[in-house]
Amino acid sequence: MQPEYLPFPALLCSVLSISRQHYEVTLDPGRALLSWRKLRPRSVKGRTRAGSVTVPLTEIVSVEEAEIDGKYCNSMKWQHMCKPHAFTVRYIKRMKKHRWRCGEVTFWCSEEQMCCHWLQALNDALNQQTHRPKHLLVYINPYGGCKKGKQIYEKKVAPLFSAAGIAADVVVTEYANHARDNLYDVNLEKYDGIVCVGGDGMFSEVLHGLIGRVQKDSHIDHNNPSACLSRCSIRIGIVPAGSTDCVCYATVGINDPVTSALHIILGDCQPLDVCSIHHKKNFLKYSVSLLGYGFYGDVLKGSENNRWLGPARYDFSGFKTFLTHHWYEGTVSFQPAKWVIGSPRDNKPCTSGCHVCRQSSKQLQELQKEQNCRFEHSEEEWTTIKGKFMAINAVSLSCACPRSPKGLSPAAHLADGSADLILVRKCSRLNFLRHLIRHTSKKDQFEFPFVEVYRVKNFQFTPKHFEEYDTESTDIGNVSKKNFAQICTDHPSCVCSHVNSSWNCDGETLDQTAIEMSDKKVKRRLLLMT
Ligand SMILES: Nc1ncnc2c1ncn2[C@@H]1O[C@H](COP(=O)(O)OP(=O)(O)OP(=O)(O)O)[C@@H](O)[C@H]1O
Ligand SMILES: CCCCCCCCCCCCC/C=C/[C@@H](O)[C@H](CO)NC(=O)CCCCC
Ligand SMILES: [Ca+2]
Repeated sequence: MQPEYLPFPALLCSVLSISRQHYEVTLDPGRALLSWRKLRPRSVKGRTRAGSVTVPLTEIVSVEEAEIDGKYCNSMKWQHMCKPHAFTVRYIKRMKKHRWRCGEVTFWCSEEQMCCHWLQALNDALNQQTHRPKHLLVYINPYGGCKKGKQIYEKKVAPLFSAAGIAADVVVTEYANHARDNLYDVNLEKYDGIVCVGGDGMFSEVLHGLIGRVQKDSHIDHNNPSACLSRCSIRIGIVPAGSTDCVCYATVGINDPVTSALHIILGDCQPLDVCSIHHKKNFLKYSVSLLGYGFYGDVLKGSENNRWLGPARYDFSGFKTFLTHHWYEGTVSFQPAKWVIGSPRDNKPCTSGCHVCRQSSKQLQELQKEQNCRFEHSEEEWTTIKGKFMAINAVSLSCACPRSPKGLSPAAHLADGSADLILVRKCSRLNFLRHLIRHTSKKDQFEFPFVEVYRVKNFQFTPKHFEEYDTESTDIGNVSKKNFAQICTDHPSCVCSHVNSSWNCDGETLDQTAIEMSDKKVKRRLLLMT
């Protein structure tokens, strides 16, 4: 029976078989849908229409001619035909809690010509998905998380990439910063995207390599805090294989390698805020998730020498840090992000295609055009807060992760050009514990008198000790800042409880404590938040 079709883009409708059952299969290019529904035998009257499956063409992973094995042919009584014809479609199956799986269905055709027609029509539809990557550069960190990066990639991701016709050049890193350094030499034009198989630290490495390379190529000095960084067009994909994986979790909604691989195959994309951190005009680091001083800085510091514990190192260190209950004195000053239309407590989490991000970015661009790059050091009001803090956290995204499904700042936006600054002032152990536990429940973790949160464009922090002994302003010469911190610790007579914490920047410790952070650019990435 000839397929019934109308002038191209043809609506294609045929009766095909799926494991011995007849189905009416329809390809509707106009609505960009592929659907199939079981045909009930005539005799069964009045039954409700059998379940039918509908897949958007944008969610078809691959289409290929099906291999036909001998035994199947015999069992299918195809003898009266020269050769059966079938094609297999792989597509996205959405499961619970943002998890995706790759569904697969094989359609059997009665004639070869019909099979070729379907293959042609479906491949034409796939070829129109022009934003899908074809050639990827993959960095695998065999060392992060549970040290299963390689197995995760080989068993769960590579088969999907090859099914989708994606060529991947794989680099298994041999030392820390191998991926970052490699990105300065590699020929980026060859690739549609870079994939990092690892945790947040691995993503941070690739991010630094890519941004550093692009600024070097465009002769921009990232030491200049107000430099407008040039945009990176290439996208970064994450296959989660780390301990926190908060960048992946906060964008995709889950830290599952197959889900992330499928998002990468579809070419989904999510812009992302990146903050730069400087110390007196010297560039230190970029940050996309958490820049934390105090509690999270100490948790990270305490976890570094327990890497053999894998992800549990953070829980062990978190418990120890909680018991020590240190607080730190210093001065925080910041400029509010005036262009944003959201606020950290509006309970409007960032979602795919987020309206708040889009609107805020538009208003940010208008503001920047108005003030044409004076924007960076516009002297509009700085708010200054001196005090004793348990934690100072600046987050560019929610920092949702398996430990805290809603994150440090649940309503932080991925691409609104701002960061949420959370100040947790000195409080009792019990109150601090209540605040922490709120991160794992639905209750509002900001609902405490000792917690303040602001949506900022930038901020600065100076620990108490550096205010008094700042080498520039005193005649003590070149004694390094660290020594004064040391002097303080060595002399028990000193009143401050503990000198300084360290900054946790996306899971790596910064060696400076007095810093300036500013929200820089919106970067493109290969992953979509669901
Ligand atoms: N081959 C390697 N050997 C040693 N260290 C490496 C290697 N490759 C990468 N690294 C470093 O390991 C650090 C940790 O990796 P990663 O962040 O992926 O895992 P993690 O810290 O367990 O996860 P998370 O950051 O999500 O908590 C990164 O800072 C990275 O620079
Ligand atoms: C008694 C119950 C208390 C429950 C407390 C739950 C609070 C969890 C908040 C989790 C915040 C994660 C912020 C993510 C930061 C990442 O860039 C960084 C690198 O991956 N991870 C850590 O620093 C690891 C940080 C780990 C902190 C525990
Ligand atoms: Ca942000």
